[in-house]
Amino acid sequence: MLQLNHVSKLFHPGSPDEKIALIDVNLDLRPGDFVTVIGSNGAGKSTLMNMISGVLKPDAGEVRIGGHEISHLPEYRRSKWVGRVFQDPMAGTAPHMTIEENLAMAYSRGKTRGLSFGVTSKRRGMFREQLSRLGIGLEGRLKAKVGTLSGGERQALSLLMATFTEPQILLLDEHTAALDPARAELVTRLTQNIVSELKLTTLMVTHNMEQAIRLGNRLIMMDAGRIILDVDDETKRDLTMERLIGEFERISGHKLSDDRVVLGS
Ligand SMILES: Nc1ncnc2c1ncn2[C@@H]1O[C@H](COP(=O)(O)OP(=O)(O)OP(=O)(O)O)[C@@H](O)[C@H]1O
Repeated sequence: MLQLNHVSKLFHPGSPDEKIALIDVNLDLRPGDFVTVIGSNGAGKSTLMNMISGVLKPDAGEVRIGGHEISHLPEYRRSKWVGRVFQDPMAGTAPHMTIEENLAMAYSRGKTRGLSFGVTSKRRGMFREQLSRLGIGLEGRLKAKVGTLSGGERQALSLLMATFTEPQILLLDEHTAALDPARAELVTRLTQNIVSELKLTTLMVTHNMEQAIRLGNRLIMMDAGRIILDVDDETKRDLTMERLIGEFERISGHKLSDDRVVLGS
């Protein structure tokens, strides 16, 4: 479904500021894989997400979705295949537009025939139905400006907007990190429901170790631009935080340095 073959990325090559972000990264996601991604600071997690969404292009290697080489396609041309939710609740939605206008915009994403952001009554019914699946009452607030929603509500809406056109790949970029624990748990639960219902192939970066172990069917750990550990479903079921941190230290040869790491929920 998603393949990264020998992907490398250097920032400011040849200068004193040279930074290795990814080195010869290989990753093969099967359809329906829900992979959690953890790692130390500067390990390359965001670069990996940016490489898949098209914000960045690899210096070497290729990115494939559904068998197609897309390494050099710009972000907007990948948007019909790739849905993404960011950490910042402000990032995924337009605050001055209403909930239904935001949904109409997301619905038109990647469609070639003009910018049909209009909200017809048929679409409004569909939006209401989709929103009601979130179970937080947004279906009664279609005309509310998104800027008036709480952070948790906005992330739930962002999640819906990123997924209701059923992208081939869903990227979750620490999407619960800016929320208080109760809202984070709500958005996590919605994520699990949507991902399993739509069988979305998902890559989720998190600094929350407990969440990384609990969610999904596969876990990868990154350090210094490489994937250093790839844990399958069966092994993950018996994993503990202590063992995960121990494995990280054993393979990388240093302590896990992550100033945002959260050990528990
Ligand atoms: N635009 C950029 N210009 C220069 N260097 C960059 C840029 N983006 C990332 N880097 C560097 O590339 C490396 C990987 O960064 P990246 O943001 O992918 O790591 P990360 O795993 O997401 O880190 P964190 O968990 O701290 O957010 C780091 O050394 C970082 O400083």
